[in-house]
Amino acid sequence: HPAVPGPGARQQELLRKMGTLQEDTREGAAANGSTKQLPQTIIIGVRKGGTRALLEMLSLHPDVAAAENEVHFFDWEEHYSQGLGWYLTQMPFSSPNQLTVEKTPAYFTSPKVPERIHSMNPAIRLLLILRDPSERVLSDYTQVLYNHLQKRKPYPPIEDLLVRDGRLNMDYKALNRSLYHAHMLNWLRFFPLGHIHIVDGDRLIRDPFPEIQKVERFLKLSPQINASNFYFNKTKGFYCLRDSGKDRCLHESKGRAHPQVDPKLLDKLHEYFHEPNKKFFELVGRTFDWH
Ligand SMILES: Nc1ncnc2c1ncn2[C@@H]1O[C@H](COP(=O)(O)OS(=O)(=O)O)[C@@H](OP(=O)(O)O)[C@H]1O
Repeated sequence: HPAVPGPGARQQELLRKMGTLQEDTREGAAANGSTKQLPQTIIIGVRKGGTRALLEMLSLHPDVAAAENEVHFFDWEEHYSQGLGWYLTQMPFSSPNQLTVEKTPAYFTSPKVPERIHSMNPAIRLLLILRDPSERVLSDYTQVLYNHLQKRKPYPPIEDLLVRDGRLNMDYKALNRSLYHAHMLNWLRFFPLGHIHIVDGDRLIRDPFPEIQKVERFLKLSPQINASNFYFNKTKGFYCLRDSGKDRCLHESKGRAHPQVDPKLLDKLHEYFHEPNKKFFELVGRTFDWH
């Protein structure tokens, strides 16, 4: 018998604690003997940081089982109120040696989430992928613009959202989501810095392999992902994945062109993030190559 209870035992204890353990625990078991596990790591954001790319790239590892969809367990009341038993049902089937991971980019900027994840598992390892805050705003805008276009609804040009009375419009939500230091403070109240690995999203775009290697090390996974798993696709303008001979790029909604913004407004944006970025670098003891 192992001296330390394995992940299965810990999971059952947790579910019992939450009063959500199903009568029949075999419910989550597949015919091949694999089961579902609560995630041992979560990609918490940031929205438009490259969370899908990170999840897909990490899934190249044979010891990683990833939830396909964004689960929104800790940030949506209608999900959270259903308890960890429900959360477990959203996880992929996995074998005991695999790490389960889910990504929900909204977690990073939702103030209630850190405490909730902590109460599930205070030892959990978190992944946070960040990108130049100004670029993230443009990407965020582009996402919402496309959502509107799809529904044939109008959406204002980015200048109209960014500027009000000749100044940056602080009420524009996309700006707030790029204030990384403010959100990071919420997480550091519950988790030590060492349990949150920050992936450089700009580097992940330019050269994904080294960033993924760092994630492998952080998660104590054996080094199994190779440089040959990535190739640059000129048509897409991004790296794509090569897995046992099969090539695959991310969905067309990933890697969109961003709007052309007046250079003066762009300068304003860079200036706006200058101080918050400095605070963030101090908070995490590391700098990033942001404007
Ligand atoms: N390899 C590869 N292929 C395509 N896209 C890539 C890749 N690596 C990172 N990215 C960047 O990921 C950005 C989308 O981020 P997310 O997946 O976190 O967006 S979301 O919050 O889930 O909507 C997406 O943002 P946009 O460029 O604005 O589309 C990409 O820049």
